[in-house]
Parts: sequence; structure tokens; C-alpha cells
Amino acid sequence: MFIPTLERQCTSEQREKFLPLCYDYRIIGTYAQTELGHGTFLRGLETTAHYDPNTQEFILNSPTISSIKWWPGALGKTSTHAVVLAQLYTLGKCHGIHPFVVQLRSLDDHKPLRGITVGDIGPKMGFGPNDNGYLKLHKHRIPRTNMLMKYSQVSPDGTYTKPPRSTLTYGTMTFVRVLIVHGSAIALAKASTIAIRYSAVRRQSELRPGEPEPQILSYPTQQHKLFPLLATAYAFHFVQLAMMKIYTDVNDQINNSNFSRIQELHALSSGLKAFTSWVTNAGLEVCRMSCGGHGYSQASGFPRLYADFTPSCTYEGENTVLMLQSARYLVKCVRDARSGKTLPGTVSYLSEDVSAVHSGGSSGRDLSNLDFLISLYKQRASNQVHFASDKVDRGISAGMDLVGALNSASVHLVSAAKAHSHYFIAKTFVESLKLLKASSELQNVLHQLASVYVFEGIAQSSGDFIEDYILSGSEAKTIRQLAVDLLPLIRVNAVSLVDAFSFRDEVLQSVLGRYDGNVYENLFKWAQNSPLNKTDVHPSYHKYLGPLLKRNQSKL
Ligand SMILES: CCCCC/C=C\C/C=C\C/C=C\C/C=C\C/C=C\CCCCC(=O)SCCNC(=O)CCNC(=O)[C@H](O)C(C)(C)COP(=O)(O)OP(=O)(O)OC[C@H]1O[C@@H](n2cnc3c(N)ncnc32)[C@H](O)[C@@H]1OP(=O)(O)O
Ligand SMILES: Cc1cc2nc3c(=O)[nH]c(=O)nc-3n(C[C@H](O)[C@H](O)[C@H](O)COP(=O)(O)OP(=O)(O)OC[C@H]3O[C@@H](n4cnc5c(N)ncnc54)[C@H](O)[C@@H]3O)c2cc1C
Repeated sequence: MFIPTLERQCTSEQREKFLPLCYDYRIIGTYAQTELGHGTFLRGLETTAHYDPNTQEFILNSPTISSIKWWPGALGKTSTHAVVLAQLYTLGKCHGIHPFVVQLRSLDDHKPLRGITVGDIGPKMGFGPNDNGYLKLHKHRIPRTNMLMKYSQVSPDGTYTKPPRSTLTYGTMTFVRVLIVHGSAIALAKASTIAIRYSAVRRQSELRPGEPEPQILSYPTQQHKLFPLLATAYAFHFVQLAMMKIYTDVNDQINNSNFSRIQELHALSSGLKAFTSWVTNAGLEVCRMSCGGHGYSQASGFPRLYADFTPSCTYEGENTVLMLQSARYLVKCVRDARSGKTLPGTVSYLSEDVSAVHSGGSSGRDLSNLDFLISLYKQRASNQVHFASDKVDRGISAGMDLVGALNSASVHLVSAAKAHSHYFIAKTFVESLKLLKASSELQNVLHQLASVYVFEGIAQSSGDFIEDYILSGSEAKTIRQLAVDLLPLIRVNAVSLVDAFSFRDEVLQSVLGRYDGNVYENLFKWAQNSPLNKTDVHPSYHKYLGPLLKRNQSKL
């Protein structure tokens, strides 16, 4: 995040000064924004940067215990520099959060500089090798030119020039949220690879006396656990491509001072980061549990994969907060649509009349047609967004202010943002396959994946579709069965579909997911390397177990 921030927030002179040092690994930096007391509420950050016109320096301080920077990756022991987000004060006025480059450690002996107290925040659930750290600043002075001044400036006499948009400071977070969508796709693909390969190797139980034990991948319940997640990994792959394209286009516009789509990008990246990381987080556990006891071994690769992925739901914007950010924009779009404004692409459906026609019993509608089902996802999203928006309006009519009305409707707002994200993902998956140049055989296999993703997505949220009369109960049941009927067809290509992710064994880090499927021999070999097996009799025997046993044996 250090480098992307410099690339996005530096003037051209600052780029020339700082970026070569980064690219050549002459300095190593981190992004120090979160504090002990604040991670979400950025306007509440307490670190201060007071400008001293006499020396043309900023004086950085951590004025309270809660203002100590806390969590930044590699801050504790590795980074020589940091981008520090601090409240800017100049000529007696506060101008809000701004980014400053701060050197933390000497480039000669790596010792912390004067006014800098840094350290590691201690063991975490995962990311063991990463020294997430703390930073306490005490009257630490930096040159005026260390404030990143692409968008806002402080002149030598202390005069402040404000940015065209205050939220441009938040651009790096949007970029990383887009990366996390990619990270979700990768993590779920890894977990699917491990679970499906292992399920093809593992044989268990005797269905009928005398018959060989079947591969657990042959059980419909195992297929129902894993194949929708496999399809989701493919869906997220195409979504991250689409998300990155939108990000790149909007970022190019921003670089040309066109800020018209910055809100749409923020809303979409926030919703997709939250949606994909939540779904992936839950999916990793389903994949682990589908591997039985061996899934719980470190040898499976699941414990580390989960422990390292799960903070994706928290960092770079806690998921609930990001869903609320997305929903806040959607509510604004409903208002704009109702006042006749044209809405941008990813939200234009909110101005369409997608009112559901109650399907009744036998609707005769083609419930296996993906384009038709995507229209139902659209209806669901539109209904949820309009419902939440109306709830906000009712709150305001009841005398609440906008903040109060948004807060009061927040549970529904999160549901609306989830439905919006889900519609975007399902639509993007189906549309991406139409554009894919592939053999008819491959198109058929991918269509099966898209179908099971779309069917299962409805099955798992059928209440949304039934409550709004988008589907009847019997239609929802039919779609649920369509998903189950697809499973044996996907089974044929399941291993090939995970092999297609092409994770090398060294990257997958899983004995269960080995490409050669030679699991048992390698599990036994892996166990031999356990530290506890260095000696046949563990030293603790002589200190504890031995004396205990001998003492009790003498009583026999
Ligand atoms: C680097 C290249 C590597 C290559 C990788 C290749 C492939 C990737 C594959 C795998 C990668 C795996 C993982 C992904 C990569 C990296 C992950 C690893 C490590 C990550 C480390 C995590 C680091 C951090 O956590 S940094 C700290 C993150 N902190 C946050 O995100 C804070 C969250 N909080 C907020 O953002 C705030 O709540 C808020 C949204 C700012 C709202 O605050 P508030 O002041 O209350 O303001 P309000 O809600 O009123 O909003 C005001 C206004 O601003 C608009 N807004 C807010 N944010 C933005 C934004 N970002 N952009 C645009 N606009 C924004 C908001 O909509 C409001 O507008 P309006 O008033 O409604 O008009
Ligand atoms: C592994 C890891 C790496 C990190 N790396 C970095 C880094 O490199 N740099 C950096 O600056 N930070 C980093 N962070 C910090 C991270 O960005 C924050 O933890 C994150 O932004 C969440 O903020 P918080 O911890 O204050 O959670 P909080 O916001 O306190 O969240 C706690 C709960 O409060 C709820 N909540 C908060 N606000 C609202 C609201 N307005 N409405 C409804 N509910 C709300 C949340 O939904 C959540 O359930 C890292 C964190 C982790 C775990």
C-alpha cells in the first residue's frame, strides 16, 4: 500500500524523489492509517501534523494512547518509512486527514529515529511472518515536502490549498479493495483445489456390503458442498477482471480530473470486496470440513489459508461498514432516478421498472434459462434497494435526520448492498462466458458452472425471491433441484476444473491437494518432520510423565 499511495498521491517532484528508492528496495514502507482507537472512522483519527512555517516542517504527534498507530503491516520491525495519515493543522486550522511520508528507522543501523517508537503488536490469528506494528510519534519533525501534495498543498508560509475532492486521499484503499476481490478468487480457488483433489483420492464407507469404498467425491452431499464453491471461484475470477477494468477506467478519468464516477467506483469496490471476502471466508471452512480430520491438520494447508484470508473481511474496510457505504450510494441513486436523472452503468437498473409479476404456481417460465434468472437477480436487487431506500425516507418523514434514518435502516441497507453485489457478480459471470472464445465443449462445462452458481445462489437466498413474489415456492423448489441435478455432470470435470487453476504444489502448500494425489505416504512423511518426533521419548517424559507413572506404579 506504501508504493500505490506514493504513485497516486505524489507530485511529480515527489515521485522522482521517493519512487526510485522504493522500486530499488533502498527503502521499505508501510501504510500507517489505523490507530488503537480508530480503524473505520477515519475522520476520528487522532495523529496530528502541525505545520511550522518558521522551519517549514510538520511536527507529528501521537497525542493520546488511542492515537498510537496500530496494525500496519511490516511496521513493527521491517519498514524504514511509512505513509502516515494524520490530521493536518496549519495557521491554527485543522484541514482533516492527509498523507505524510515519515522515515521511521535509520538507513545505517535500522534503529528508530528520535521521536519514533515502533514495535510489533504481538502474535495474531494468522499472518505470523508479518510484523504488524505500532508507531508512537513524539514531536517528530519532517520536511514540508514530505506531505504528499498531488491533490492538496501547504505552501512555505503555511497557506493550505484544498483538494478537488477530499476523498481522493482514500484512493489507495479503493485500489486494495479491488485487489482483495482478486484475493478472494484466488483463496477460494486454492481451497476448491485442495478439497476436490482430496475428495477424488479419499475413499470412505461401504455403501453396499462387498462393494469397494467409493471416492467421497461421488457422494451427492460432498458434491453439493464443493461444486457451488468451485463455481463461485470461477465467478469471482471473472468478477475481479471486470472490477479491475472498471477501476482502471475510473482511475484514468480521475488522473484527468474527471471525478464523475468516483462514487460509483467506491460503492462497487466496497460491495464486491465485502461480498467476495465474506463468501470466500465461509467457503474456506466448508472446504476444510469436507476433508474430515485431515482437513484440520496443518498439512492440509487449510488452517494457514483460513487464518491468512479471514482478515480480508476486516482490513481495508470492515465488511459491514463497506456494505453500508455501498448502500448509501444506492439510496442516493434511487433518489436521483426518482428525480429523473440518468444513472451510471452498474446501477442503471435502479431506474428501470422491474416490478415482479407474481409467478403463481406453474408459471411456464424457463427456470433453467440463465438470462431469465439474471433478470430475477436484478428484480431482487432493485426491490431490496428500493425497500431500504423507502425505509430511509419513512425515517426522515418520521422526523429523523438523514444520518439517523440511514442508521435506523442499516440492517436493510446491508441486505440491499449484498443483493446488488450478488446481481453484479451473477450477471458478470454469465456475460463473461458469452464473450469467451472457447470450444463448444469448454463452453458447455463453463455453462454448467455458471448454471450451478446462479441456481444455488437463488436456492440459498430463496426467501428474498419468494417474499417479493419474484418466484413462487414451487419455482424456488424447482431451481433448487436444478442445482442438485447438475452436480453429477460437473463431477465428470471437477478435477480438471481445479487443475485448470494451475497452482504449483509449492504454492498450494497442501499435502491433501498434491497434484500427484499421493496423500497418505506424504502425510506420514510430513508427520515424521513434526518437532515432537525428534526423539522417540520426549524430554518432558523425564520431567513429568515418568515420575508420575513411577509414583503411581509403586502404589499398585
Ligand atoms: C500491490 C499489487 C499486488 C498485486 C496483487 C495481485 C493480485 C491480487 C491477489 C491477491 C491479493 C490478496 C489480497 C489483496 C491485497 C492486499 C491485501 C493485503 C493486505 C491488506 C492490508 C490492509 C491494510 C489496511 O487495512 S489499510 C486501512 C484500511 N482502512 C479502511 O479501509 C478504513 C475504512 N473506513 C472508511 O473508509 C470510512 O468508514 C469511510 C468510508 C471513509 C467513511 O467514513 P466517514 O468519515 O464516516 O464518511 P462518510 O461515510 O460520511 O463518507 C464521506 C464521503 O466519502 C465518500 N467516500 C468514503 N470513502 C471513499 C473512497 N474510498 N472513495 C471515494 N469516496 C469515498 C463516501 O461515499 C461519502 O460520500 P458522500 O458524502 O456520500 O458523497
Ligand atoms: C491483518 C490486518 C492487517 C492490517 N493492516 C493494516 C495496514 O497495513 N494499515 C492500516 O492502516 N490498517 C491495517 N489494519 C487495520 C484495519 O484496516 C482495521 O482493523 C479495519 O479498518 C477495521 O477497523 P477497526 O479495527 O477499527 O474495526 P471497527 O470499526 O472498530 O469494527 C468493529 C465492529 O464495529 C462495527 N462498526 C464500526 N463502524 C460502524 C458503523 N459506522 N456502522 C455499523 N457498524 C460499525 C463493525 O461493523 C465491526 O463489527 C489491518 C488489520 C488487520 C486485521
